[in-house]
Amino acid sequence: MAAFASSSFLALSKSSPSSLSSKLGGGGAFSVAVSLPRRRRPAFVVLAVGGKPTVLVAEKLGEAGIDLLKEVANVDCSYNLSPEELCTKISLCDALIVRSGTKVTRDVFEASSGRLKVVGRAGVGIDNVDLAAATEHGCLVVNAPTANTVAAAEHGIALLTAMARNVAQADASVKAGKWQRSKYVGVSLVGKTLAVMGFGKVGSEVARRAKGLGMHVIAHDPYAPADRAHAIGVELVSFDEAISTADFISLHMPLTSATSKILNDETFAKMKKGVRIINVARGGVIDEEALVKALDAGIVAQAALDVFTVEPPLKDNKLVLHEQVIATPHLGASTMEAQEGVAIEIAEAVVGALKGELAATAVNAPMVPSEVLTELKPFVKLAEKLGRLAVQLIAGGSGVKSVKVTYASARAPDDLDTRLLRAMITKGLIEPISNVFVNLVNADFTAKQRGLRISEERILLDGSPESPLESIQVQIANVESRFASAISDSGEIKVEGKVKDGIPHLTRVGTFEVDVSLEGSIILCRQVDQPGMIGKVGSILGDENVNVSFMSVGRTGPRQHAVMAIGVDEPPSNDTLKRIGEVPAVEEFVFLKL
Ligand SMILES: NC(=O)c1ccc[n+]([C@@H]2O[C@H](COP(=O)([O-])OP(=O)(O)OC[C@H]3O[C@@H](n4cnc5c(N)ncnc54)[C@H](O)[C@@H]3O)[C@@H](O)[C@H]2O)c1
Ligand SMILES: O=C(O)[C@H](O)COP(=O)(O)O
Repeated sequence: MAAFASSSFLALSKSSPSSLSSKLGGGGAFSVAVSLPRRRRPAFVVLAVGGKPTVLVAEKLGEAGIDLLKEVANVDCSYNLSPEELCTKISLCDALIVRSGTKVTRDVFEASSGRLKVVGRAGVGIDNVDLAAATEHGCLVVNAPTANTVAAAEHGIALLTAMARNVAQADASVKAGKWQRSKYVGVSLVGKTLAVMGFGKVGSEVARRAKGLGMHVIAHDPYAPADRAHAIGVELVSFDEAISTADFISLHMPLTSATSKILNDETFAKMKKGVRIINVARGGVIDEEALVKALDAGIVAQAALDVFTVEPPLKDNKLVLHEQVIATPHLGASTMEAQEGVAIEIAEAVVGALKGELAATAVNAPMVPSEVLTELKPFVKLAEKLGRLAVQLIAGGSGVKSVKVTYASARAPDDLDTRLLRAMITKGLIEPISNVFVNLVNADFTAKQRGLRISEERILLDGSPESPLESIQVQIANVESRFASAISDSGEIKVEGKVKDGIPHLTRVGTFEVDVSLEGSIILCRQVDQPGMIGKVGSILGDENVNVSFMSVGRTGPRQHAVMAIGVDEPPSNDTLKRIGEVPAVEEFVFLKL
């Protein structure tokens, strides 16, 4: 009599303490088992099942972007939501689009209960989005990094020139009926040194324009290539050299833990007396109290600020009220042209993500170029299915901690990006035994959180590297199997697959070579090799009208042990599986859902 490892695999995990649901060390989250076929979710991101997805646009977005969104989604434009209102609405939304004025906090992701799949930031800075929480919830974050670059650079130059010539103060004075020509004598820009702090998209455009004004431009950016700076006649220098030699300092770095309050008491003390500061980056890169002190002490002669630590700033904000400060309400990206461009850029990114495409502007997921994706597509399927098979082969015992994936390929290692494949194996390993939705965004995080270590190895094959991969092998160490024949000579559960004519196939189980296409579900059956076995099992399945899609037998030798792999289109009933187990030559079998 065969060891009966039935189709109740998924249901089993619901009640048994030694069940698979407790195997990945994830505790509570894993205890929710699924006994019915799960709704298959796309590998990358999203489309709402059964109808259009809903996109919440929480801040003003250009019409062109709204029109693009409306082609594929229900669009809810609700501005000025309180944090509570946002949390209430979000549970009904598949995507959210914001600018810098909305804080997308962990509470928002939690309130979405897994429905929110894309956050689109209509602009560059993503410091208002809790990226860690987004990643943990498998939510893709995309931004629109290019469309407002010129607008921000032009605003930086506008502030620079307006500050140097007291335009704002003089305007207010004239409007107040005064005519104070000697009070508003300015400073010239030509020949002065401008330090651009952050030589990225905006910083380099500011530098280019400042050169046109006759300024000597230096820049500090630890990550910018020197040749890009040289190409526009800018010298990259150290932080201290930049701030101590500049007449004007213009800030263009992102707000991160490393740049937070990067201008502070200590750094102001190193500056040239009478320096002028421009900030169109983020308020948080300046310690605002320290700037007030530096202005009062005359170290900083003037400041021009578009951004503030708290926006809008409080009415009694000393910087805003300071006579030597000019301020704008975060207008850097606010030109008609930039807003139109940003709206289109973010709408396209969100629509693409909702269709399950990998976004070129993803902030919290690895970029996989579309040509690589097309090539890897069948292997992505194979990877997920091998993960699903491998985890279903585990019997009770200690938790899964260690999975080894081996890729055999004629491609040089640098030419084979396995992040996507690893993510899909992780998805296959975790989803069948939990209620966690795993995608490219959260796969590594989810594996880590569950103490699941996935190591990767490559075997370099001779021959033509036309196909990216020859085979993928998944091995799970230190576990027992409910199908003993799945254990390799070295003691791990081992499954291996290939892609044949674009279709994933299972080609090895343990030490047995098989060949069954990975579609529908699979019965693995070990028996004593003898005539008539295929017919017997086939006719039991036929009795229940279960269609066999594929069948193959691998054996140790004639009349010895054989493993039969049977692909079935419909899941057989428990009775049918029981009848297969009762065939005298059958030693063990499992039914595996793909
Ligand atoms: N005021 C606005 O409306 C407005 C509009 C657009 C952009 N921004 C802000 O401007 C900033 C720059 O935007 P971008 O599009 O040029 O981004 P970017 O990513 O192209 O450039 C940022 C640059 O900062 C550099 N950097 C990172 N850490 C640094 C550090 N410690 N010191 C110096 N440089 C560092 C990076 O290497 C990068 O080159 C961002 O903060 C963005 O949010 C504001
Ligand atoms: O980071 C950005 O893109 C700018 O700060 C613009 O922000 P906004 O979209 O709120 O104008």
